[in-house]
Amino acid sequence: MKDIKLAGRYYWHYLKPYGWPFFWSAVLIGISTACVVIAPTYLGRAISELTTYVQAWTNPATRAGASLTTFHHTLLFYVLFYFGDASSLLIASWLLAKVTAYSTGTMRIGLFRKMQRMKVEYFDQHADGDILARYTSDLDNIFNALNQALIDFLLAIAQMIGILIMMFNQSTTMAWVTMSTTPVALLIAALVMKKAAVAVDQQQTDIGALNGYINEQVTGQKVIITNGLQHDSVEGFNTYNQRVRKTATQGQIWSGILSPLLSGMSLLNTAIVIFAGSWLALSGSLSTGAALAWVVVFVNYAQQYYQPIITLTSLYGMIQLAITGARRVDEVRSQPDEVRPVNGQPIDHIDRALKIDDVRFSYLPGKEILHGVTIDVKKGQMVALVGPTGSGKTTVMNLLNRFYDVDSGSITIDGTDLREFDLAQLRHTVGIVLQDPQLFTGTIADNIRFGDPEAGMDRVIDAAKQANIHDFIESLPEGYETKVSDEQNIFSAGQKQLMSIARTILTDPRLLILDEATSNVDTVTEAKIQAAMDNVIQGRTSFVIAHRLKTILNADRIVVLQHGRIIEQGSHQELLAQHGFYAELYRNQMVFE
Ligand SMILES: Nc1ncnc2c1ncn2[C@@H]1O[C@H](COP(=O)(O)OP(=O)(O)OP(=O)(O)O)[C@@H](O)[C@H]1O
Repeated sequence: MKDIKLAGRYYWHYLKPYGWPFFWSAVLIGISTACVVIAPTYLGRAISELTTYVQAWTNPATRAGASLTTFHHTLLFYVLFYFGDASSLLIASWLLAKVTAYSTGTMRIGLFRKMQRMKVEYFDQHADGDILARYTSDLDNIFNALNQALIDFLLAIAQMIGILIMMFNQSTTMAWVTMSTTPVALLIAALVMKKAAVAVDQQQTDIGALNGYINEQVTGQKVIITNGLQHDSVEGFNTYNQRVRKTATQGQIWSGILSPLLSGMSLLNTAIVIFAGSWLALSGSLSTGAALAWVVVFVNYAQQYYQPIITLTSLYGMIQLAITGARRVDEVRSQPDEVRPVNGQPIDHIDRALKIDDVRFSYLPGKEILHGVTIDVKKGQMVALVGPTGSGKTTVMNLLNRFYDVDSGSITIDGTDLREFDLAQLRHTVGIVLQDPQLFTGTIADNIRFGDPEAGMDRVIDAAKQANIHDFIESLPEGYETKVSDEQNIFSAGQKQLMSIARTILTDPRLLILDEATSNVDTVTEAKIQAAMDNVIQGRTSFVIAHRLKTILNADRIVVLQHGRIIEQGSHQELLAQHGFYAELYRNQMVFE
């Protein structure tokens, strides 16, 4: 029920701008329904007229006066009503198709825009495949339901109202007889639909999990091949796939079983109407023609009466998917946006210092990761963060860029809390070279000027030169215009890393964060990256996370983190002299290098 309410609010939000097309569709659906429910009365009249004609014609005394004109007119009206039904339905369908196309278009762009405003936390806590499914299969389910089910749904409701009016108008007794099997039908529908709802919901969750698995396996394909785990990968896929197959089958069985069950109920209902109608008509004072017409009309109504119920229940699977889809999409839509200060203070440089003061932070409530970290960095200094895996190095970086905000303590630049700065300007002031560089579809030049699309070629080339990647780019047949795309993975990890350094250099950030930028590359590339990093660090305040200590020997300060606490800090020489954790780590690394 909560889901239905939520879906109602969701669809209302997106469909309410289309009030007029809806109004006209409703009018046309009303006309179409009126035509459908009135038409049987004309069929009844035609039969009555025909019977009167046959009776008059078979009697020699009245044969001369027998005429088929009224019968023909009645039949003509009957046909016109069905024409009215078809044409108004056609225009309503066209209007609703437009509403569907526009409203789902708005949903897609709304969801995409939302992604750009959301906290990084959401992406950290959800599998990529699951997020992707909300943009693909969930939105597709919503589109399909709006496209196919909306008109049928509205039509079924209108038909039901129309038929009830017509039946009660014709004969209250026969109307009740026609409706007599309804409670049983509704009970069957409710039981089956409850089962189907559970199965459909489970099916969506299982599809999300399958997508997550596929995404993980595609991204990690090389690791799988290297470890010879292809067989296990397929086994794992099979498990997820089997689950989807099982729940999809259950969902389809439960959703599909309803229509035949209700069709059976409809036949039973028709038989009851014929029996009761004939008995009532023949035991009354009606003429044979009128009695026959009455039965024919109600047999027609009995079939029409069940049609909306069958339609609504056959749409149930689709509607259920759309309700689940709306819930899942709305979950993303209602995520809190990043907190941006109103009238944030401008920032484009660092005058004096950056101070991390007694910072405590937890990703999840009750599980503190940083326990009172304090680091003071003067303008232009380079600070290196080292420490065992999971000690909190990346977490410190996440706070500097406001991917997350501190629980307590503060991070300030020249005495102003990061949370008070204009967020866009802050992000522009802080440049990050991530561990796993990401290139986007476009040319190499586009990728380098990613942070400043207006930058001219001279700035692009200058940044590439500083990043030691210019010569490589020039050696490519298409140089800076070489296409980069997901399908065309033609660059090495080191080349990607250098391009991403060039991208950072181009935006000229005042505070630089380099996250393990030298992992996974050969020694020649490592030297190039090191030189590029030295270039980019020049004149900038910088934080460097490096597992290879020889890349940070020149750091002004090395901060050693362990379990979210600073255990040592100082220059390389000072730390060696302390003979502590760092000195041990350094000695161990020197043995291997
Ligand atoms: N998004 C997250 N949600 C919950 N916990 C997280 C999240 N990211 C990191 N952690 C936890 O925070 C702790 C510190 O992680 P962090 O990535 O900062 O370590 P690190 O020192 O950078 O490690 P590494 O050298 O392996 O990159 C770890 O225990 C990790 O499990």
